[in-house]
Amino acid sequence: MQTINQITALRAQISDWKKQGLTIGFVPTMGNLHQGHLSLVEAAKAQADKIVVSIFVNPMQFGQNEDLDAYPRTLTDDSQALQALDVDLLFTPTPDIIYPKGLAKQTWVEVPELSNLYCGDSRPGHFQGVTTIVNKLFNLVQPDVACFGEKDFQQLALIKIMVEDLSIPVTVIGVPTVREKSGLAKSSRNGYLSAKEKQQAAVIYQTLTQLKTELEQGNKNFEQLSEQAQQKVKAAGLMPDYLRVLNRDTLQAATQHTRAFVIIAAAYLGKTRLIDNIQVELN
Ligand SMILES: Nc1ncnc2c1ncn2[C@@H]1O[C@H](COP(=O)(O)OP(=O)(O)OP(=O)(O)O)[C@@H](O)[C@H]1O
Ligand SMILES: CC(C)(CO)[C@@H](O)C(=O)[O-]
Ligand code: BAL
Repeated sequence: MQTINQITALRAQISDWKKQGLTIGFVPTMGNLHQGHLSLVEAAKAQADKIVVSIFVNPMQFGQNEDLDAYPRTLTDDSQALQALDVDLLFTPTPDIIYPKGLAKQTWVEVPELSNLYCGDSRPGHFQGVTTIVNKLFNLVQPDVACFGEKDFQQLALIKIMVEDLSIPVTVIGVPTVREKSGLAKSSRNGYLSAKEKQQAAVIYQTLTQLKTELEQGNKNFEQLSEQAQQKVKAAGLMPDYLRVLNRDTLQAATQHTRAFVIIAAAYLGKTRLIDNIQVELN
């Protein structure tokens, strides 16, 4: 596996592969890799000849009071895990390589409406940071296929819209969420939690699972279901941020006619913000 942190060297390798007619699969990450990330790499390997993974803790997608400095950076372990999976290229740029003029002078990409809902409402500017960096990384890596986790369901939806609207020649693949035995979605931010808190945090997925059963049984009182679910999350000692029953394909509020749902949730456990979601399809 080559590790590259300069744009010129990255472009040279990509161009070489393109000349040979090889396809490129890409997995963008912020590092501190866990089984969820590795499942994205496996999905990419099934689709492309050469695999590129990026590790970049993107300052543009963090709010001023968020955990940019505390975010776990574990490059040595990450590199070993990727090597074991036969990844071809690890791209590890620094912020000054990506944003040489600083963030203030950066051009940005935005998917307007959906960027400011749900997670975007709680984290102003976050999704502008995500779509901008993903666009830039796509321009650098020029992947045929790129894999993203369904855990970040709104992010995945935004990237699909951006790719379609801007005619970016990449196929975006969503990969199912990898979970702990308790049901807790694997996430780098779980590292901020004690063992006891991880057990507590499993309430998010338990609640989503119960809500899924209610929808499958025909309960369409979405507001009430959402309120009850947030009370359960609260009773377990978390502070719910939002819990919404949405149309899976539009990410707008579900209606009485919706057949395919996604229930998305975010909650704080202490200072740690956790997100999860579950899909429900009615026959
Ligand atoms: N449990 C998971 N299962 C599948 N994919 C995941 C999982 N967790 C993260 N991913 C995906 O990995 C990619 C990189 O995500 P990122 O590096 O932010 O990891 P993370 O664990 O989600 O971190 P964070 O704690 O910041 O949310 C994203 O496409 C994300 O959706
Ligand atoms: C897609 C991403 C790597 C962009 O920084 C990030 O938002 C993430 O890790 O999900
Ligand atoms: N996995 C989403 C990246 C973030 O929370 O900034």
